[in-house]
Amino acid sequence: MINTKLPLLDLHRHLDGNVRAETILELGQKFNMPLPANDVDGLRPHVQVIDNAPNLMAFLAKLDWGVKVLGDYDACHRIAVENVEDAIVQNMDYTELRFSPYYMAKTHNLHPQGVVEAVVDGISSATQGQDIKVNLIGIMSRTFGVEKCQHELDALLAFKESLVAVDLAGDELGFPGELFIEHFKQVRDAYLGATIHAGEAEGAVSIWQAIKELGATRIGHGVKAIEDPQLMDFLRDNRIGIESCLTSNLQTSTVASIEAHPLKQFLDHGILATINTDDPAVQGVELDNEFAKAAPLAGLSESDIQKAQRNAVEIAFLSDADKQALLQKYV
Ligand SMILES: O=c1[nH]cnc2c1ncn2[C@@H]1O[C@H](CO)[C@@H](O)[C@H]1O
Ligand SMILES: [Zn+2]
Repeated sequence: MINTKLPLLDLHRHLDGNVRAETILELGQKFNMPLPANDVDGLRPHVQVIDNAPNLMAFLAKLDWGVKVLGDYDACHRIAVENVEDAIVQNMDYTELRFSPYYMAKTHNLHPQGVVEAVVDGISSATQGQDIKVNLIGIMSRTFGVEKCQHELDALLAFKESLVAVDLAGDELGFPGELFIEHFKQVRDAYLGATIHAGEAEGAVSIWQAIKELGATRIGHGVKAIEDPQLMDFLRDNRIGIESCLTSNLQTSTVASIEAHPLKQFLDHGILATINTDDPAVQGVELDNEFAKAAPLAGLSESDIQKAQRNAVEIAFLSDADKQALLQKYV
């Protein structure tokens, strides 16, 4: 269960993996796009994981309709606003929403920079006067290759003041981290944080590479760290954060069952591991489910869950003053 005496954070949450089925339907109609179904129930199996996917790429295909219907910048603005609404419903104190502007721009030939602007604007208007803090992480979608990622990064860096970090997501096996060393040099030169999807489809070697060559201080998923005892020590000793996403890892067949997930071992080892969603609408589960159902199934006790909540504050891309302010809300 969520410990309500501690702040609630979701540090790994894809804004463009959290487009409501109702919104996909409405936007599809607005932009005259032929959708696979004309009602929410019919659409759901096309935009939500019903049976676990055989692998990461099959899972990721379920995100496609959510971005295909983004016919203009207003649509991008709308899904940003709805993401904040969803986070508020979950009673989050703080969340980091991540998004890939090129992935969102691609179908309708929008300008990725215009997409970033619309998302930044949507977040800032939706958080106005609300008891939630939201920061943005820019994603380079590695699936589209090195050059597209450079263009995507250019669009993100044009709004670097509105971001806290840059991430690398998508096809980890097809586009290994070695291809993105130059990109992350630019990320560091812009004084942005780096969190990278690694050790999800690929093994522990990909986590080492993300830390040593790309400068990641946090790792998305990082499931495969469990296979490398030296890496486990390194993550602990260097305070590298792990953004665990329990249900997502089951749905991508990264783990055979929630019970087999290594999160409990990460926490026991002293690694700064945390509980997060990933792509809530696509997964059909929200943050409350991850705490109330998935975490206990993964073997976490109430005190493990508390530890995960504290770790989230610790590894958040926030200043020390902002972290203190979050904790002070509960004193
Ligand atoms: O679990 C995941 N692993 C790797 N990449 C992901 C995951 N979820 C979403 N994306 C990727 O993030 C971008 C959209 O934000 C897309 O590239 C999507 O494929
Ligand atoms: Zn992710």
